[in-house]
Amino acid sequence: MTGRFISLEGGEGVGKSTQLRRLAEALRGRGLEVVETREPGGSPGAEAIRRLLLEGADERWTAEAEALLFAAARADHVARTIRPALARGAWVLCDRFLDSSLAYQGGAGGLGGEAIRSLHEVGSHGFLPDRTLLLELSPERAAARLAVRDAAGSDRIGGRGADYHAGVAAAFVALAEADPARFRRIDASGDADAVTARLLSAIEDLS
Ligand SMILES: Nc1ncnc2c1ncn2[C@@H]1O[C@H](COP(=O)(O)OP(=O)(O)OP(=O)(O)O)[C@@H](O)[C@H]1O
Ligand SMILES: Cc1cn([C@H]2C[C@H](O)[C@@H](COP(=O)(O)O)O2)c(=O)[nH]c1=O
Repeated sequence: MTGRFISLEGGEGVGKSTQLRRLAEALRGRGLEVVETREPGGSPGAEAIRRLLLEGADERWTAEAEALLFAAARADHVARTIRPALARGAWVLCDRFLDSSLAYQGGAGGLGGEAIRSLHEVGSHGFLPDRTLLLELSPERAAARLAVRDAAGSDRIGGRGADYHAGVAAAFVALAEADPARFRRIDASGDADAVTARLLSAIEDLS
């Protein structure tokens, strides 16, 4: 039996990590083996690449080098963590996946979707989630949440300007509209219980 692969996507501070933990707990309560993972990262090699990507000055990498590093990290993560877990029947919940590269590097970063999908084809043979949950929250509400969490500052990519992050949000919406079979758009406002209930209902058909 193969498991299910679910990605959580969205801009900074919309609640992905919080909801991933809650979703995992709910699914474990149903007797499923659940693997919680994230990108960039999720395998020892990909976690090392995460540090290269998220630490240092914004201009540390060219746009092209940045996209290649994300694709390399993803290739290792898919081969060493995600595929083996799915093969033994686990459900894999991933905090960000390919759609983040499409929205950040392809959309806001200007490289375009075709280039990002080509890198994903080479690195991960085009592997895609069974379901992608796009958490949507107004920039004002996300900023209010981040002001509490990131008082000490944000990472190399999170710290980019409002125009860049508006471009990311617009690209996510376009991706979801282009692939309604895989995506579900989730209202991420309100208390955490309410958001978890929306997420559970958006994966009900996968059980
Ligand atoms: N429903 C909610 N209501 C209020 N605060 C929330 C809610 N969900 C999460 N938070 C808080 O908002 C902050 C951001 O949440 P979280 O870290 O889960 O977001 P994220 O989407 O994973 O962010 P990033 O992409 O920047 O890592 C955290 O401090 C978290 O505790
Ligand atoms: C996978 C992926 C991530 N990013 C960006 C998005 C965030 O700014 C950081 C990751 O930080 P988080 O707190 O773990 O969400 O990296 C990206 O630009 N492209 C990607 O493919």
